[in-house]
Amino acid sequence: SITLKYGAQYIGKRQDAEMKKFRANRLGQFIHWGLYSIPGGEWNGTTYLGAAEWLANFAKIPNATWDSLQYQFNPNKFNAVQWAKMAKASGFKYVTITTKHHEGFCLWPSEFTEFDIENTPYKKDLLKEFVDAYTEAGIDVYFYYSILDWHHKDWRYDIKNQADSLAFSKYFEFAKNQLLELQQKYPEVKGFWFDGTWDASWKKNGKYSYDIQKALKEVNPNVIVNSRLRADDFGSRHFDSNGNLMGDYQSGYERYLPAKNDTLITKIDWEACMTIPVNQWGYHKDWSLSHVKSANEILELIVKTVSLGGNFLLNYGPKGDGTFRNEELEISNSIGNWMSKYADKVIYYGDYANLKPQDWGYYVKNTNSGKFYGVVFNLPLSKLLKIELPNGKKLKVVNFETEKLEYHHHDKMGYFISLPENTPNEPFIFEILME
Ligand SMILES: Cc1ccc([C@@H]2N[C@@H](C)[C@@H](O)[C@H]2O)cc1
Repeated sequence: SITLKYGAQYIGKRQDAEMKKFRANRLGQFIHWGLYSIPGGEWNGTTYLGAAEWLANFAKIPNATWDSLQYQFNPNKFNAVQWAKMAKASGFKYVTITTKHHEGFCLWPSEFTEFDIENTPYKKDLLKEFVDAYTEAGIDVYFYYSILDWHHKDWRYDIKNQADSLAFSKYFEFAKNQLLELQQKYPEVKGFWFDGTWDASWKKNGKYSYDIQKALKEVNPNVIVNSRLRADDFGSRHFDSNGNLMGDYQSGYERYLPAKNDTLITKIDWEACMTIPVNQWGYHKDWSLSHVKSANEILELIVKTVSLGGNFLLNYGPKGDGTFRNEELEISNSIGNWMSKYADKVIYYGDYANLKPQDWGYYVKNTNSGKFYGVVFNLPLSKLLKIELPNGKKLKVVNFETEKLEYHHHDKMGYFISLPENTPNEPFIFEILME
């Protein structure tokens, strides 16, 4: 391996209580909320198809025009306790909220900028209301923070000369001050989800990303930081030039998942983040413009992620007034119903079972109970669920609800479990006992 000054700060999976809690949580709510939530993807009568939180970029809106949205931000229908109640009922164990997205607008009263909630008609510390309500509901809080900042005068996309270097060092100080301010004002925060770290300026400054992780850990030794923050001495991101994961979990899976048979990913902590439409993080007025995932599609993505030992962050884009759109309310309700029946067995403490993947669905090992489960999404017309066990393992019992399922063995092909007479018309689970 090569000597790095700004590579991985440790090797292997963390086993402290905070990281174990993050891992056991498995299911989180992502919230994208900012000035972009006001126009909702439409500007001067034109609707833009791209992601609504990027509208300023797509519509080529000058900063001065875009930033004046600050004087319209007044979410008078925002009710943090209601948001937290809905999140809890949906089965979310943690939440990650955009404290500052690429637009640079801050949802908290920051000492380091005027472009924040204090200078809006809303005035109040919105982030504190949010943190208090979710913490009260028993949901762990994480902060999304964009390094890329379209508003800040010292932001640079690349470092071409000494002037760029000086300006960007000032931007780094600003970002570091804001992050330490967030930790100090909201000490309940469990970790930080960094984004906007793909530009040359950041990749050329591995020291900056290394220092931010170090500074946050000095304040809270078990703070959890995603790999997306980090670039090493040579600009390598997520994994350093020796192939070691930087940060505390891999956060490269955005709107897509690893393959079902990817065993490499099962060896590290990782989290996928996912939109309900194809590609809208902030509120967009018109979701008819793309496919919108159904509850069952989302449940399958969640279970597939857990079956590969990962966390899943499902995104919501509240409107400028602080309310959620109907599609999100309906998804929340459907997912919450399913989670109330099955999450304790196959989501929370769920992990990779190390069993040969099958077409009917996914295996999950519950690291709390030690039990193994199958989660069925694709009912086989054969009415048989195939299970192949590693050499030396034999199938003992298959429990489905209160009954034991029949099965027969084929010495080469493994086991064939007969489906129960009346299978639920929703994704369902069965427990596998082996010897
Ligand atoms: C090309 C691209 C840039 C930024 C993003 C941001 N990452 C997501 C988590 C959202 O915040 C999106 O705006 C997505 C794609």
